[in-house]
Amino acid sequence: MQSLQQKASDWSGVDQNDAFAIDETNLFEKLGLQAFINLSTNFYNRVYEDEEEWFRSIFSNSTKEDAIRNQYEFFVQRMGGPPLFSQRRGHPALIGRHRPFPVTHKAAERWLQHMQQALDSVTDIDEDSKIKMMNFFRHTAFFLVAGDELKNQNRGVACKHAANKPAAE
Ligand code: HEM
Repeated sequence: MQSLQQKASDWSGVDQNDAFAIDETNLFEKLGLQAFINLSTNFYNRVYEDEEEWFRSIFSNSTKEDAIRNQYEFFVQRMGGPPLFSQRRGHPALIGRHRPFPVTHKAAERWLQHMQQALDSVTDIDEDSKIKMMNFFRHTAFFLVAGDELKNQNRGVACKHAANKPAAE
């Protein structure tokens, strides 16, 4: 069976080595905290103003301010900075944290479209870092899609107590 990482590479078109090229340089030291805050603010401004209601509504249980902070603290931590995310929220466990949300192929593409536009419009991230970040985001987005499909498969497996129950519902 294909691993989640393999599925992520296949579906995203991003090789694992390219996805983790973010670890070759310390992007936090290179870019500084404000660049991450600007990126996440720009990204979530787009998400919360998305004309596509189906996508916007995925985020409706969080305030924009919380979502921005959660995201940039994770990015800072993952890209060489202090462990801001784990200090406040615990282990990232991204698949588990996305469990309540429909992380479909379509949702991943929309998420990535907003992130690409956010990266295109921030001025304090150099081109090389943008490419590295986008490869990591793309691979991770489809890693989450693979995790989401696993969740849906598990839901389909009836537990033994359901065996004698009528199918109609
Ligand atoms: C693939 C499409 C994606 C969808 C639909 C999605 C959806 C969401 C939603 C609805 C939240 C809750 C907002 C909040 O309260 O923080 C969230 C949180 C988060 N997402 Fe995603 N996400 C996606 C991709 C990603 C990717 C690619 C990453 C990392 C590269 C990521 C990292 C995070 C993090 C760190 C949080 C905060 C979790 C927490 O603090 O509990 N997400 N996401």
